[in-house]
Amino acid sequence: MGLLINGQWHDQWYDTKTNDGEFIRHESQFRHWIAKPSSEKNTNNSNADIPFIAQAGRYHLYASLACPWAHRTLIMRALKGLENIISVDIVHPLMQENGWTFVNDTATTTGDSQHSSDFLYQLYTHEQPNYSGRVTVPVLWDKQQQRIVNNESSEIIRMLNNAFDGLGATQADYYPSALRPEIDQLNSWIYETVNNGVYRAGFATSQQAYDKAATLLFSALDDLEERLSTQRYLVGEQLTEADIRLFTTLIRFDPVYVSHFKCDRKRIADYPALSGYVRDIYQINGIAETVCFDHIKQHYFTSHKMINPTGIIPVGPAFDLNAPHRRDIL
Ligand SMILES: N[C@@H](CCC(=O)N[C@@H](CS)C(=O)NCC(=O)O)C(=O)O
Repeated sequence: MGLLINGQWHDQWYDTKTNDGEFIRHESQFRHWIAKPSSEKNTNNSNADIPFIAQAGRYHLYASLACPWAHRTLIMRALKGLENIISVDIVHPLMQENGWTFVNDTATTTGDSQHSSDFLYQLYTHEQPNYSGRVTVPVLWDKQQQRIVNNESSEIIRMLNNAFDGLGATQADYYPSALRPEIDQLNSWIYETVNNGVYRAGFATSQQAYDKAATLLFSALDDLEERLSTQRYLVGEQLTEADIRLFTTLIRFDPVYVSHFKCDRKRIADYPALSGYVRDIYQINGIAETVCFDHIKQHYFTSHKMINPTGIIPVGPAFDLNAPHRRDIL
């Protein structure tokens, strides 16, 4: 675990001392946007002027099967049928002194097919030789210009949702205009309390910081349980990006966050609506293939030596994500 400072790699754990033991997530720094190709010919709006234009085969996703943020992008890629349009590499689940690596020693890792790099941070220094900051997945890479487009999952999924629609993507909209205000509101609340909330609990280094995060987290889960008891998805009957973003945290909750991040007031298994909701989404075509508990458990329990110095991976829990969810009656 580390970061780049002026382009140099430093093996360094998160600094929580300056924030009374609170973990504060850094903003992602590469925020370019892929535009849909313009269909208008002979106008000033020529595609040639647009730095990142949607094209089949031009973009590449660097992801981790362990990471909930990267997992969002893999789900969106699958739901939108972009497998032949956007290529993917999967980093090794162990993230230790060199950060994410391209060690390729199992059937579920790929190495770096684009540059044969050893470490993810090499892509960051390729883009910006004096980069300072965390080196995170996911990363959306432009193979044509050999540069990073974006390393913020919430924005990558928005691009995947519609930029490639004229290029063979599946016609489905997970961020429909009419639902945007509600989706945005849910996203920011769920990000604060749940998506980032589990990390704020798990990486806290003071009791006070942990208590604050855990209280907010379980209060949000209680509210979500109530909401999802009467409706199938977060904004009603239609799966949206808000569900994808919540799902990737919930599916990691019982196997990892309960013990590793001390989020143990309740398990998702103790919430009937939330556990049915997780099974419902897991059973959507294409999603189960994006879930890899082997990477998830290996990554958390062996990468965070501060939290789990022995690196021992717990055996459980046993659960059946293919059991009936019965949420279609809602
Ligand atoms: N806001 C980013 C967060 C990405 C992120 O923090 N990814 C984690 C993996 S779960 C990471 O790569 N962490 C490495 C680090 O913080 O050094 C996003 O949503 O894409």
